[in-house]
Amino acid sequence: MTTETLVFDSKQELLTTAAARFVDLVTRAQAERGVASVVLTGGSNGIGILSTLAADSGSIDWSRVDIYWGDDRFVPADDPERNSGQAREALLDKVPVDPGRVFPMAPSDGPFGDDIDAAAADYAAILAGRSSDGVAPHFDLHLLGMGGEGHINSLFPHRPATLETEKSVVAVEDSPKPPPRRITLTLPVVNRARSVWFLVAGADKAEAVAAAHAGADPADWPCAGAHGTEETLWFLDDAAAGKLD
Ligand SMILES: O=C1O[C@H](COP(=O)(O)O)[C@@H](O)[C@H](O)[C@H]1O
Repeated sequence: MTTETLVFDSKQELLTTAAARFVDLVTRAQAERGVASVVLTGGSNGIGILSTLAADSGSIDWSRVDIYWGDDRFVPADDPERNSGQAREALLDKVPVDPGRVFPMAPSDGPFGDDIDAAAADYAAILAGRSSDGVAPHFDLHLLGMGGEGHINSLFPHRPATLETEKSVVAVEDSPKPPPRRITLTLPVVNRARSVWFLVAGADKAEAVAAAHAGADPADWPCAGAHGTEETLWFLDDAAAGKLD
C-alpha cells in the first residue's frame, strides 16, 4: 500500500490534477475489470472535482461506472443539502451514467420515510448485494473531503459511527455539523477501497492533515483512520499542507 501527498499552489490546480487522475484511475479499472466503482463525497472539494470532471471527463465510459456515496444528509430528496443532489447537479445529470448503476442513500421522504435506521440498513443491504463477500464492494476509489476537526464522510471525532467496527453503514442523529441527521459508511468499509483520496484545501484543515500524517488515533482525528488497500493519496493546497514537516 502506498501513501502519497501532493501539494498544489491553488485549489483549482488541486482539483484539475485530481480530476485528471480520476479519469486515469476509472479508465484503468474499466480496462481491468469492465466496470469501475467510485464512492463520491460531499463538501467543497468533493463537489468541486465533479464540476471539474463535467468540463472534461476524457475517455471515461460513464455507462460502466458504479456510483455510491460515502455519506449523505437525511433530509428530503430536493433539499439543497443533499450530497447526491449536488453531485447530480455538478456532474451526474451531464454525463451518460447508467441510472441502474447510481446508488444514492435514501432521503427522509423516500421509501423508508423518517426511519433513518431503516434507510441506513437499506444502504448496507445494497452494498452487501453488490459485493463478492456479502459485506460491501472493494471500490476502486473512495473520494473524501475533510472537516477542520478531521471528520470524513459523517464520521466525527469520538462519535459511535467513527468507532463502529461491525456495521458497514450507520445512521448519525447528532452530527455536530448541520444538518444533524445523516447516513454514513463506516471506516471498515471506507478501507475496502483500493484507492482512498483526500481532497483538502484551506488553512483551517492544516491541523487535521498534520495529525493524520503523524498517525493520530482515528477516534480523535477520523481522517487518520482512512486508507486504501493499494493507495492513499492526499491532494492538498499549500494552506492545508501548512503544518506538515
Ligand atoms: O459534512 C460534510 O463535510 C465533508 C467536508 O466538507 P468541506 O466542505 O469542508 O470540504 C464532506 O466531505 C462530507 O461528505 C460532508 O457530508
